[in-house]
Amino acid sequence: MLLAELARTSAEIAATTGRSEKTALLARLFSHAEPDEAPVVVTYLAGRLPQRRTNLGWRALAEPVAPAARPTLTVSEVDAALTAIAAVAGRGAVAERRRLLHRLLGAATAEEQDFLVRLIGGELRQGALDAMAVEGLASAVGADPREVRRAVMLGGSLGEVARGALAEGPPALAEFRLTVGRPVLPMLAHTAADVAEALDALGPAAVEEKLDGVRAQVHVADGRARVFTRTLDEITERLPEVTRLARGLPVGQAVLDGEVVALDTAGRPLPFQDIAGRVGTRDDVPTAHATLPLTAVFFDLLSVDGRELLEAPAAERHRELARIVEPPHLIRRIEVTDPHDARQREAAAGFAERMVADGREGVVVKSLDSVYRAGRRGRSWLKVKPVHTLDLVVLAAEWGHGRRTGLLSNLHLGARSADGSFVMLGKTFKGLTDALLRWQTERLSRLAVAEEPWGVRVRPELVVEIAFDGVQRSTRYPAGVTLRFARVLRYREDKPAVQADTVEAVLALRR
Ligand SMILES: Nc1ncnc2c1ncn2[C@@H]1O[C@H](COP(=O)(O)OP(=O)(O)OP(=O)(O)O)[C@@H](O)[C@H]1O
Repeated sequence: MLLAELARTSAEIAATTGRSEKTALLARLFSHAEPDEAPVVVTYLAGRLPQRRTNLGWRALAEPVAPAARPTLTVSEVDAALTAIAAVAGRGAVAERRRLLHRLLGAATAEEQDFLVRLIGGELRQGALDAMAVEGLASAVGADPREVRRAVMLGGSLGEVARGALAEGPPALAEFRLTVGRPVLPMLAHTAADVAEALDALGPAAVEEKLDGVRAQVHVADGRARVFTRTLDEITERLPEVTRLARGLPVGQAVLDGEVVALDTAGRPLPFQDIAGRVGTRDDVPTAHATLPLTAVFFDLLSVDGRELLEAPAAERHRELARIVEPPHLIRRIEVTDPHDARQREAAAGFAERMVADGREGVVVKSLDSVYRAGRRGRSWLKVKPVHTLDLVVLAAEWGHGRRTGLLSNLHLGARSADGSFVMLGKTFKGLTDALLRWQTERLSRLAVAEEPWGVRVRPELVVEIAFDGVQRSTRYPAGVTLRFARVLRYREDKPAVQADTVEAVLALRR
């Protein structure tokens, strides 16, 4: 497929408001794509790059290059060029990347250049496109959208599902099953104010300790174990203790869901900061305890010895899990079989309090009869935490003063809005350790898209977890609110910007 067709369709989608028109445009695009191009087409449509990072700075992107007169570039050629650029390293890398970029841009028409610069610069992100892309693909191959959705959930990516469906038609969709060794997106949770509210919403439920570690999906088969993060990155090599534990489980094959944590000798979880460096998926977040032993605590079981459990009720999945995993590797929980029973409610609230007093982040309340919704933020898991936090995206950073001269310090924080853009909510330089300041300076410099007298504007990619005391009205910021006493807790390298908290979520916290 020519890049020109993709660029044009992308612009048409952005200019159209109707959902069915957008879906029709996507269907047309898919029907023209070669199966092997589909993963790249899907990624570009969402405004992302398969290479994730090209290390091209805004300077190189801003330089004018003479355009080609006619479109000849194919999507595959662009992908190969960006792979080559991302692989450049060592001395003279900046100049070499620039040379390769200019060669690519020189082969593009003016319209394609505009698309490429915005794609590489991270300005093309379009929110909420995934659901429409699923429908567009379904219509292009003549399949039921629900079948496509199920395949994406189990196959892990729309791109791979599109490749299969375009090559072989709808029968390819049925081949996406939960397979050991192929991770699925984890189920996510909503928030409830307290345990009572969660029980009222869910009915019969389990109240589980909420550990503050790193989500891990562990696949075991034939005496081997592999570990994946919530973004499906493989981190097996980093966690020999977890793979040893998983290999020792009394099963031939299993897929387990849990949290990787560090426990002290009394079995209490250590703070997240202590383990981040061991499991950080991309750049390592600085940590003082890089050699801390880690372990996994499991809370769900997705399949065991060839039996898929995704559709089984939570209570049954837990029963099966408890058969193969023992404390301290089994999540601590209590069940509330009758949420109207005052004694049970009290026991649940008491359990949550004890867990927090004992160093847990809070609890997760889970409906006992819910299925496992891979990749969904289901209403059947509700997290209850005593401290409010938001995951926001860094939009810009200001140069520090005094001791912080030369370091990027004050962060401009944005929440996600429905159209995929980010709305600034305020700034903070609180809570940043020296190590984090150095780390963020390095990282944000690489994400810079524009230099300002006061600092840099960056590609909205880095997610940071912010604690705050409340949401208050403010005429200074576009959403009309700002955060009181915002402070940085940690960077969330495991969380992509599309999963950051939304403006609506922030507005809902306003009193
Ligand atoms: N018992 C548990 N059940 C489910 N998740 C748990 C449990 N204990 C800890 N977790 C962790 O809590 C996470 C969900 O709550 P958290 O507030 O950390 O959300 P988040 O990671 O900021 O955002 P998201 O809601 O997108 O996951 C899970 O992804 C998992 O890593």
